[in-house]
Amino acid sequence: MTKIIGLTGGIASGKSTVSNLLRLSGYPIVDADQITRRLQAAHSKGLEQLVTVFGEQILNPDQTLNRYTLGSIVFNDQEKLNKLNIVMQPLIYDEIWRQVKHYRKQQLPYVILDVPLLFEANYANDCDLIIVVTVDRQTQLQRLMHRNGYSKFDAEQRINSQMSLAKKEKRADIVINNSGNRDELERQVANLIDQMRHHKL
Ligand SMILES: CC(C)(COP(=O)(O)OP(=O)(O)OC[C@H]1O[C@@H](n2cnc3c(N)ncnc32)[C@H](O)[C@@H]1O)[C@@H](O)C(=O)NCCC(=O)NCCS
Ligand SMILES: Nc1ncnc2c1ncn2[C@@H]1O[C@H](COP(=O)(O)OP(=O)(O)OP(=O)(O)O)[C@@H](O)[C@H]1O
Repeated sequence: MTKIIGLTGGIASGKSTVSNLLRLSGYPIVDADQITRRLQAAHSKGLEQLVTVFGEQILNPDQTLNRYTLGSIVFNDQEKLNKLNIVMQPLIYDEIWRQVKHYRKQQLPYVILDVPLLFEANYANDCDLIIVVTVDRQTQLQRLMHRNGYSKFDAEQRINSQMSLAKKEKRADIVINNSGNRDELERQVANLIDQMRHHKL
């Protein structure tokens, strides 16, 4: 039976870095951020629904989604964030489980769900094991500002709109601490992969 491993964390905590390492070792990843981007592609039904809710202000001149603008609208207004979730979550949910089904059919030992909102959007109960990638707040802030070119205000707004990492850690089976350098992260992931290879998870 295919075991479902949930991989989550906070914004810029290092989920994608961890999932890329797992992918490189051959494990199948269901990537919610990638799925979301596909569902919001230019002229898609998802994007059309978002424009109906938030207006044309969320579009770039070439009709693609302006992610920064939409983020700025929803990440300081819970009501607007709820509206975004009402449009996107059902679409994301269907595609995530379609992909899981596909991997289950192949009878692979593990499938990894890389889902930022694993707890908030109720995927946790369907996981056999949950990994949370955590990071101290200062490092998270610095990495987010650096990666996205955000001001401190933009970065804090986005971090503060999420469930706290402390709360997520409490619900984890395994915590990967990514406050250190890349080597330290890779060592923790190598240890995880070793356990998966020996079917210890
Ligand atoms: C608002 C959007 C356009 C901002 O895009 P942007 O490129 O700036 O950020 P990106 O998508 O890379 O997300 C960065 C991080 O923000 C956090 N985040 C994203 N969506 C949400 C949300 N609905 N609620 C809380 N946090 C969120 C996650 O930690 C995520 O990893 C985008 O995040 C979006 O469309 N979100 C809704 C879809 C969703 O819920 N995605 C999460 C997958 S379960
Ligand atoms: N140990 C580390 N040392 C230095 N930089 C790191 C480390 N781990 C990750 N990073 C960098 O921090 C940033 C955030 O990492 P990553 O994109 O993997 O996070 P994420 O949790 O997937 O973020 P998001 O949820 O916002 O998509 C990236 O620019 C990444 O290259």
